[in-house]
Amino acid sequence: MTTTTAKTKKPKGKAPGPVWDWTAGHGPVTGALSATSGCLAVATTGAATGMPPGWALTIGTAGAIGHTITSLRDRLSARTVAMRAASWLLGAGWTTWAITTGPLTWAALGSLAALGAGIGTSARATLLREEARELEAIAAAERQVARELSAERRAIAAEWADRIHRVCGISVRILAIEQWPTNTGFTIDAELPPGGTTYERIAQYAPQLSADARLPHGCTATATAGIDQGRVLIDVTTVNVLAGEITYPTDYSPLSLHTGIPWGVRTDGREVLAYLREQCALVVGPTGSGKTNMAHTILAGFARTTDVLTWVIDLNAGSAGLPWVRPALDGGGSGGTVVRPGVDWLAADYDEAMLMLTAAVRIAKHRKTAYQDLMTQANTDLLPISDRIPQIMIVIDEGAEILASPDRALRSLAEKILEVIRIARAMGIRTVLTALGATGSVLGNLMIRREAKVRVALTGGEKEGMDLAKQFPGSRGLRVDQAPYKGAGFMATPESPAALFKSWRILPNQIRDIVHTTSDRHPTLDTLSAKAAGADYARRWDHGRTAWIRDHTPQPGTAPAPAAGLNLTALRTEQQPAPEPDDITRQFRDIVAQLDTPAPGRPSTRPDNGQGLNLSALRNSGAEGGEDTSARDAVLAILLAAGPEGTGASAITRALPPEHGTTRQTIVGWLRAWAEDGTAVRIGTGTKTRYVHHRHTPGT
Ligand SMILES: Nc1ncnc2c1ncn2[C@@H]1O[C@H](COP(=O)(O)OP(=O)(O)OP(=O)(O)O)[C@@H](O)[C@H]1O
Repeated sequence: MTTTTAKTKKPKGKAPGPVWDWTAGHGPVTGALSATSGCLAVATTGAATGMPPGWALTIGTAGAIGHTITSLRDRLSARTVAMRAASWLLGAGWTTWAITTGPLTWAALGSLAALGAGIGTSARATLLREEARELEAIAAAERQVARELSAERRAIAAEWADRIHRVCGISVRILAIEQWPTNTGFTIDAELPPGGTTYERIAQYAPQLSADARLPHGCTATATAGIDQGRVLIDVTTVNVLAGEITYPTDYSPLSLHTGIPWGVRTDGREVLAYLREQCALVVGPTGSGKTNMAHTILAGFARTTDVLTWVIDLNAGSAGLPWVRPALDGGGSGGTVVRPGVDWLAADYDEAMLMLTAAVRIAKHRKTAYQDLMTQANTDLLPISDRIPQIMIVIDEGAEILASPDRALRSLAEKILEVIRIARAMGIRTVLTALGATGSVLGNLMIRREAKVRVALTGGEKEGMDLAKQFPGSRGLRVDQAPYKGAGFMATPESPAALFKSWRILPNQIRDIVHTTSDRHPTLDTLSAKAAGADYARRWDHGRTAWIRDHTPQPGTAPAPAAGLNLTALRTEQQPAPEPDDITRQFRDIVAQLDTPAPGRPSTRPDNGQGLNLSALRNSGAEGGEDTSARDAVLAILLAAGPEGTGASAITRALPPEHGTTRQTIVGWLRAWAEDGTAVRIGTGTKTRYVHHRHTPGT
């Protein structure tokens, strides 16, 4: 029995003081105390009641035998076993003697005290020895594992030094072998022989080395530069992770353009990061290779960032961007919050794409002059990208085919794309082009070759038109048949040489989750850029320009389309009818109202003239139905009637006649628009937000 001081909070109603732990074992002191007090108690009772002295000896002998058995079972040392048995026998001997001669004499008590001290001291010594023995046993086991491991490593080192000599004719000295934590291969760190041998000499023999090592299909031995030019690192994959499906990680934590955006995994399980502050990207993949899926994982990465605005051009009916817009249309998030689309602008046809690219050129040119002071202060010639001045990433699905098109209209679009690539690097506008093939018209273009060094080739088993040497110049030993799986291929960035990689699989429900999770994280376009982009940008979600999205929304009663990645509405419960076109129009306006509203705590970056959202302009444009106009007039009337005190969205919703059927969200959108165009003044924040009609504001 030992005592411990309870450190945890005292339970109510319990007395203070030490807590007795009745289950604790004996230490040397308490063990000796327990033994001697037990002997004294038995001897005193035995002497008083005339107990036969032989009984104590019998009990002591039984105790010694029992303790010996349990100690042996616990694999304790012989010394501990002997000490415990001797304690029992000595205690029993003293008790027998004390019953015969009387326990309460100075001789008996003195000898018992001496016995207790002896037991305590030897118990402590054996305990320490037992602990040391246990530690030594653990260390010996660890040494054994290490010996086996290093024996395995030595065997690998010897085997590969021999193989490199046989296959490449180079004698290397292997310095270390690192087994990957994923157990899918290992890395060899080797010293190249003197005389100017470079790592490329080994890299060019990658297929031969893989064959000689009898690696499974899809596994490679890739040589890359080591810590200095006299060293080489050889990554040897022994398990093919490319064949299976790896789903997009469910960790949607915020990312930044500056810290890299993960696009997939290497064969050793490490994520490959794309650094796109200055680079453009090119993703090549024939049909069915997983290119659309990869485009979605790229959009997922951008959606997670706090400093990127994503613009998407997909002339194939906008399908690449639709799943990122639809969750915003399908309804609000939890608590009725407005969900912002996962992309900031979606162009599905030539005209919209032209507006987008022209706006991008205007922004790039304006940023160059408007941010001169900022760049001087920061002592940089690259615009400092942040959540206040976001980078614009223009993702152009099958953009390389636009560049190669002989069509006159597409040629003018291609010129704009090339102009953006050419002039906007420093000003924070970059592109991600996808392509069906790495054709000469794409890689033959110097601009693309120079600016788009983040490159992906999804092979999907297709060999035709896959010229890896052109797409990854300088990389040797890359063969299409190393990655004949969907979503698998090669990826290279300036930071990470071309090597096998697998893109994550992402499905519509995950896209929807990401849109919801990242809704309040997206930056807003900085005031100066928004001014330069003008009305084309501010009205990007206008009814007329987004009507095509409604066409993709199933009407009530129609069967949902097959799960082609676009039918996110089908994810809602069946009883819930699909929104009527008017509802969609309204919802979109609400989204737009929120889109250009900075997140709480972030200073406004909106243009002073409210170009980012000019819903009141719609009133005169005739773009809306009469019902909406009358509802808005009614809301305006309520606002006017509220006088200098003003009123809030909830109060207006309650006051508005129900026949208008206008939601609170719609009213919030109108109020925000009026606050921006000067019709009303916003007072307070959060739940205390009120709006006062401008006629009731001071000085009017
Ligand atoms: N990363 C991946 N992991 C596993 N399977 C994948 C992956 N990406 C795509 N696939 C599979 O490949 C199929 C085709 O993918 P996807 O539609 O993205 O190809 P694509 O190259 O865009 O083809 P298309 O141009 O014909 O649309 C998917 O339905 C899926 O089964």
